[in-house]
Amino acid sequence: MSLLTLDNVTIRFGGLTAVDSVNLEVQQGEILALIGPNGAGKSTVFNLITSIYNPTEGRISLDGKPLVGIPTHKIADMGITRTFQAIRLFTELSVLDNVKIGAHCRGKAGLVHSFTRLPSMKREEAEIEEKSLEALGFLDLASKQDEIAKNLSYGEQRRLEIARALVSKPKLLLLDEPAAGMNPQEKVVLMEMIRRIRDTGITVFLVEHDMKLVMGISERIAVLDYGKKIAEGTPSEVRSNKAVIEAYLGSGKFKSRIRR
Ligand SMILES: Nc1ncnc2c1ncn2[C@@H]1O[C@H](COP(=O)(O)OP(=O)(O)OP(=O)(O)O)[C@@H](O)[C@H]1O
Repeated sequence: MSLLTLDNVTIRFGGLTAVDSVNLEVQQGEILALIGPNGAGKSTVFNLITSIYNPTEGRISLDGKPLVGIPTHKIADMGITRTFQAIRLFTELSVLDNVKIGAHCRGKAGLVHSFTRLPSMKREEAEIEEKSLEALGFLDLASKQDEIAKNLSYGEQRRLEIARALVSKPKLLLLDEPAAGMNPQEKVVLMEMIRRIRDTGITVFLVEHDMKLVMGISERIAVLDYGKKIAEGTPSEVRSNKAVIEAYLGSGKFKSRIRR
């Protein structure tokens, strides 16, 4: 069953068509990767799904409900959360507070009201703390809850961002280059985490340049080039797709990366 549907989605920035008539379905419960050369339009697709941009043309829907026009801050309420290419943490706050902030942004009480001491706010605060600890546990960060975020290793900081995105139990998790800057050991841990997340029923849609990771965890892969979808299929189908190999580099570099 299709959870997220992009129907003929296009966005133009002046004379540049960054995403060009893209049709894509993300199936419930799968791990789907979106790959493509630098500037192909991958992050723009995520920005369209999360209403940071409105498409010039086309429709996007989640569970059949239109997303276009929904304000960005309401997208999480619809069941979509994301991480960003560059880590966005409150580096001076504790690990736990970083996750709680993610939950507060969605809670009825809101961040400001949470500082008041009404009983209903206290109850919500306690619930948020519980959910935040659960999300940290899931990402193997429970023992780090009181650490200051900036003291975590790079891989742990990336996992903390995922914990923050998970705290509201989304239907769809968007991961934008989750392995960027990670060492090989951290990538192995990350792959395991992504599988674990999917196994809870959360659909995972990721943009990633690390081909070993993409080929290792994705059930399906879609490929963008100059904003157009040029291929879609299983890792082995994409790996041997001529258009993909040609589009990616025009040099041997991608060939060797994609065929590993
Ligand atoms: N707000 C914007 N205004 C103008 N051009 C933009 C805007 N956002 C993205 N672009 C352009 O759209 C194209 C696609 O960018 P995008 O960041 O989506 O690519 P990408 O595939 O994610 O690249 P990378 O792998 O390098 O992160 C690029 O040419 C980029 O410069």
